[in-house]
Parts: sequence; C-alpha cells; structure tokens
Amino acid sequence: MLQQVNGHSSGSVAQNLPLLREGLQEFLGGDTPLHQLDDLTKVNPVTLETVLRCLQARYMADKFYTNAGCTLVALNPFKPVPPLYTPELMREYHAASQPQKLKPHIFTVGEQSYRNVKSLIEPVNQSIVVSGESGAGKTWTSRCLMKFYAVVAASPASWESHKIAERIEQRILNSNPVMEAFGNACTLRNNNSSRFGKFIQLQMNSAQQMTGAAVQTYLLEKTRVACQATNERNFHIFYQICKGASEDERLQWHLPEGAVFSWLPNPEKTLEEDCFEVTREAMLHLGIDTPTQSNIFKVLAGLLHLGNIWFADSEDETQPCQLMEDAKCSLRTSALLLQLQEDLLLETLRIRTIKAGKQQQVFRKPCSQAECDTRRDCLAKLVYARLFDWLVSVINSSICADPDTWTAFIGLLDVYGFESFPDNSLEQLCINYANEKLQQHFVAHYMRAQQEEYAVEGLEWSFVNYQDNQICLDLIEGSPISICSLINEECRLNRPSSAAQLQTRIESALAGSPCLGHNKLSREPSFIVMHFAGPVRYYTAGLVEKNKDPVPPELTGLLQQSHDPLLTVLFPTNSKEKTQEEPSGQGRAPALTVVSKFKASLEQLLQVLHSTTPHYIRCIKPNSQGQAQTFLREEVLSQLEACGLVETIHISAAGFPIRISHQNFVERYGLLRRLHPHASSSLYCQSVTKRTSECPPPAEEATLQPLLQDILHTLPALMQTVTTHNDPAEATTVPVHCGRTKVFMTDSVVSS
Ligand SMILES: Nc1ncnc2c1ncn2[C@@H]1O[C@H](COP(=O)(O)OP(=O)(O)OP(=O)(O)O)[C@@H](O)[C@H]1O
Repeated sequence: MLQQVNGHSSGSVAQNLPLLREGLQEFLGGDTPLHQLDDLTKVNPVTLETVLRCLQARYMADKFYTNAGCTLVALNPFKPVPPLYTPELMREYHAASQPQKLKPHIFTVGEQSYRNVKSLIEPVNQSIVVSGESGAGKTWTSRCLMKFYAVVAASPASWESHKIAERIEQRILNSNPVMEAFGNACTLRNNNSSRFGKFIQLQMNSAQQMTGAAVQTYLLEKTRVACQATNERNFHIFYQICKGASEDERLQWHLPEGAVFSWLPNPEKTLEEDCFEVTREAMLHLGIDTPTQSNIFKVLAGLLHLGNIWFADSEDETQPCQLMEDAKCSLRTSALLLQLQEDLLLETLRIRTIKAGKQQQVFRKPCSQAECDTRRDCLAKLVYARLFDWLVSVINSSICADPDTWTAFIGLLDVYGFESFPDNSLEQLCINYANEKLQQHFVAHYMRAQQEEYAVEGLEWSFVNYQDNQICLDLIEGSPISICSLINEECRLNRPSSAAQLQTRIESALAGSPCLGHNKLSREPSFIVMHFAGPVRYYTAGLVEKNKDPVPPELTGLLQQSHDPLLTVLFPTNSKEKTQEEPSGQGRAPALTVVSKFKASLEQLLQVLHSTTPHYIRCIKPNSQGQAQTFLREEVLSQLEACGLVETIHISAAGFPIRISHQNFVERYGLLRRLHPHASSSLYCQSVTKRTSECPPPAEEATLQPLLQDILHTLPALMQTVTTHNDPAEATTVPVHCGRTKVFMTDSVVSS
C-alpha cells in the first residue's frame, strides 16, 4: 500500500530552503562519481544536464555502454576496443547468474533476450531494436550481436549437429559482407553507411540453438546507383570490382585499369570496405558460385558503362537526341555486357512510346535530353534494385531454416535513425515516419516498464496525462486524410500539379493538426512536420514524382529481351509487370506508390514487433568527425532527442524521476532534520503500519522506518512552500511517495 505525504507549510523551512536545495542536490548527486553510474535512471534527478554529464564522464573513462532503464545507450568509441568483444567475454555474460549485474553491454541485452526465449514466458519471441543516426554504430552492434549468438547459441551435443550449426552460423555471418558490399556506401557521415533498413530474424530450435535466419530489407536507396552527392560514393561493390578484378576479369568486364566512370566518383579513396575478396568468399559460402558471381559483376560493369552514355540536346523536338561522341563506345560496351541489342537500347533510352485511343495505337515520341538522362538512370536503378532483392532472396534461401525446425526467434532491427537535413524529401518523410512508429512502440513499452516499477513499489499512479506521438502519426498516415493519403491521391489522379499546389492542399486539408507547422520562412513550397525529435521541413517539389517512382514499360520490356542469364531471371518475360505508367482505371487495383509500399511493410514490421518482447539499443555518435575521446555535448544532445531518450526523460519527469532507496534516504537524515528538528512522525505511523502489515519489512528496514517518517514529514512541508511560490497547479500534485524499497519524488522537489 502506498503512503502519500501531504505538505504543511513552515516559516523556518522557507528560510532554510536554499540550504536545503543545495544539500539535496548534493545528496541526490551522491558520492558516486558520475562515470561509475551505469544506469542513467540512477542519476538524480534525471534531467538532460545530468544525463549528458554522466554520458560524457563515462565516455572519457572508456565506458561506452550505459543502461537507461529498459534501453541500452551505446556510445561509438571510434577506436578499436578488442577486449570488449572477445568470445571469452561473450561466454562470461552468457554464464553469469545475473548478467544485468555485470557492466552494461550489448551482450547483456543479447543474453537477456536469449534467456527470455529459454524461459518460454510469453511473448517468447524477442526483438532488439538498434537505432541511431548514420555512423552511430548500428551495423557494428547488429554484427556483434550476431556473433554473440553464433557463440552462445551453438553448442549442440553431437559433433555432427555441431558441424551443421557451425555452417549455418557461418552463413548467417557471411550475409553481412555481401549485404554491406551491395547495400552500403561511403557517405559524408559514415564510410560504411547502410543505405537500407533491415530486420534479421535469428531462428532458434526448442533447445535454443540457432538453426537459421531470415532477412527483410527496407527502402534501398537505389538512386545512389546513378546519382551520388558531392564527396560521396556509389555502393561499395562497384569500387570492389574495379579495384579487385583480375587481369582476365578486367578484359571480360571491360574494366581497364584507370577507366573513368561518371557513376564511380572518388575512386582514389581507398577504404577497408573495398575488399573484393571478402565479398566473393562470403558469396561463395552462401552458395553463389563463381560463374554466377561473374555474371553479377559483368552486369554491374554494364551499368557503369551505361552511366557514361550522354546525349546532346536536340534542336528539333521531332528528332531524337544524338549521342555524344564519347558515348558511342559506352553504348556498345554496355549493350554487350547487359546482352541487349545496341540499337534497341539506344532507341529505348531516347524514344518514348505512348499507347492511346480505343485501339491502343502506339505513338513514338523523341525524348528531350533531360528525359533521356532520366530513362538511363531509371534503367540502372531498375536493374540494381532487382539485383539487390534477388541477392536478399538468395541469402534467405541459404540461411533460412525449415519452418519445422525452429520454434522461436530473436529479431534484430537495424533502421536508419531520424533524419533532418537542409533539404528533405520523400526519403526523409518515409524514414521519419518509420521512426515515429518505432518511437510510439518504444514509449508504450517504456511507460509499461515504469508503471510496473511503480506497481512493484506499491505506487498507485498512472501516466494518464501523458500524450504520445499519435497526433503526429495521424498527420502522416491517418485516415481518411493525411500527408501520405494526399500525396498518394496526387499520384492516383495523375493530374498535373505544381509543388505550390501540393503545399496548399496539404496546408488546407490538414490545417487543424497541431503537428503541421507553417511555411513562413521558405520561398520554396514546403511543409513542416513537428516530429517527436524536432520539426522537419519537407520540400514538395518532386514529391509526387518520387512517390510514383515511374518505370517506363519500355525499359522493363527492353530488359526482358536481354540474353544475359542473370537479367533473364531478374526480368522474366512471363511476369505481369505492373508499372505506374499504366493507368489504374476503373476496376483495377490502385497503383502501388513508394509510400503505400513502405507503409505496408512498416505495418507488417510493427505487427511482428508487437508480438515480441522488445529491447532497445540506442547508438550515439559522440562527434561527427569520427574521433576517439571527443564528446560534443550539442551533438549528443540532439541525438538523445532524436532517439527518444529525451522523451523518456520527460516521461520520467511526468512521474517520479527521483528514486532513493530507504537506506540512502535515511543516511542523509541529518540534512533535513537540521531544517525541521521537531518533526512529528505520528502522521505516518498509521500508513506505514498498514503497509508493513501487508508486506513486512526486513529487520534493518524496520529500524529505518521512524527516521524515514521524520524526513518524509519534513519534505512535503518544504514542497508546499516551493509550489505556492511557483505554479499553483503543482501544489495539487503530491510530490513525495514512499514505496516499498524506495522513496519517489517528483522533480519539483529539486527543480522548482
Ligand atoms: N563498438 C565499436 N567499436 C569500435 N568502432 C566502432 C564501434 N561501433 C562503431 N564503430 C565505428 O563507427 C563506424 C560507423 O559504425 P556503423 O557503420 O555501425 O554505423 P551505422 O549506425 O550502422 O551507420 P549507417 O546508418 O550509416 O549505416 C564503424 O565503421 C566503426 O569504424
């Protein structure tokens, strides 16, 4: 039973208030050096300042992992720390009777999830959500967790089954270099940035051995194939083939030393990720044999040559654009490598066919120079995206266990964190939408955990007034009208609409939403969404077109005519391709837009997450230069906001962020007795007796009780003095509660 402490004002107390506050702060800070606090919820009070100070102190002391209630905060060391990731340490966490008592580590999260699977307590399936901004360490963390499970979830009794398990684990680990070669690239923020999101399901049998895995990917940034920002690079695999091909392969793939490709910027930059051998080896282990690999690399070389095809502007609209002189050779080589007819490739790039009328008559219209470029880029994106999906399916068929052999899974979700750039478009809208969804999931889980702690302590209190981010989600995805539905509507109607019109439509249809900000500063048409992590301005130019992601049917038709074995698989002739250019008239299913496909996959993911016990790892980048021993407070703060940790601090603050064990509380008794020497404890005897009759305290706890009561009597008296000076509404909140083992206080005790 909970004891509530009501306040009594006292003149002497008011005079002594500054002294109290100072003493209390000191007391709450305690004697423990900040870097030794391994849980951010133990900093007292939990505020942004104290959390930042604690993380900084730990980082400087080479302590990279810190708990934050049900979350693990992982600071990127930006330097090798081999002792942190040895198989011996993995086994230590695995063998520990209480791993949560060891130093915070991703292995604690890994082991806890593993034990939950073992315990068979519902929900048995687990998910570990790894989030953070680009370069924060998500991929590293997921990789480490996979290695952890490969070590701890693999010790079957017989030698034979041990060998099978080892092979499966090796394949699962081999999926990493392959997916990274094809899906990662060097960006301004990370030399090895994942340009897609992924959910890896590690499948376990009834003896909790890893029997297989399955990978689901999200939103590959396929535009990178044909367009790279200044000082960024294309996907690693292109550099690997150009740098690592043998003499023979160079001849086969038409990649002479020193060849220049417009889609291969910054080739002089040499990265650790450029190692072709590692990728080939891993592909081989996944069952992709050498001829198939050669086929893949030949197609990629074909795309590089495609990127060198440039057109001159045509003066006469009725005439197709001419090839630039240098491009003729590139056209020939590209057609050769992709096994396409050269003249058909050229024609498809520069002539648009339009079907019209009842008879579906075919008209041929020469494209402008810009349209030719768009079609060329579109062709490359189409091939690369299909190739990537195909690789993922090959990886899955190599690592996925027979459904009869596994009974539970641990899912690792590695998703791009919240993004806010000077120029945000559909990609950022999708990413931030996913982050809002995950944040909602996280907040619900965090509140549940907080509520459970209160219940254990006997506190009857709930976060009834806490508003989660549903309003923002309604704005983005709600029904019937939301940003997503309006953008999709534009695609469906296929009407000409300007960026300014789209802005007006969004602003007028969603004017009532408190999460829609007003476009005051920008001259370019845009709208602002007030995300949980901060406001983001999205520009409306090109949004509808990106959402349609149109693939001219002629391009698919062209690839279906290729004689290349791989392209024949990627573009089968019998498939009923549906492209956005085909009108979706009466009776036809609505065209799938980028947003609608993303929304569907997100919903599926959330369904999976809801059916699991979640764990969260928030990766933080201490500085954007990738330097060891450098902790930039401003940068860390904005990430704490973006990953929802600030939100959890607010949730904590909405409850009782200050928690002190009875023992600690009483140890500091003198401080408060000085201020209120004649406090009577009679007021509390009743409630404490009532509590103790339900839950008898241990002997030492019993001796603490009278002292505890005296302090508890003093504090609220002080609080009332404080609240009457400030917000009168606060006076109605009971600031101090005595739980079974801890004293709980609202932050008004120290912050008012
Ligand atoms: N625990 C660690 N120990 C040492 N170095 C690390 C650690 N975590 C991350 N790093 C370094 O930081 C770099 C960036 O990490 P990583 O690629 O995992 O980031 P990410 O969050 O996955 O980024 P993106 O979203 O761009 O893919 C790594 O290449 C590695 O050099």
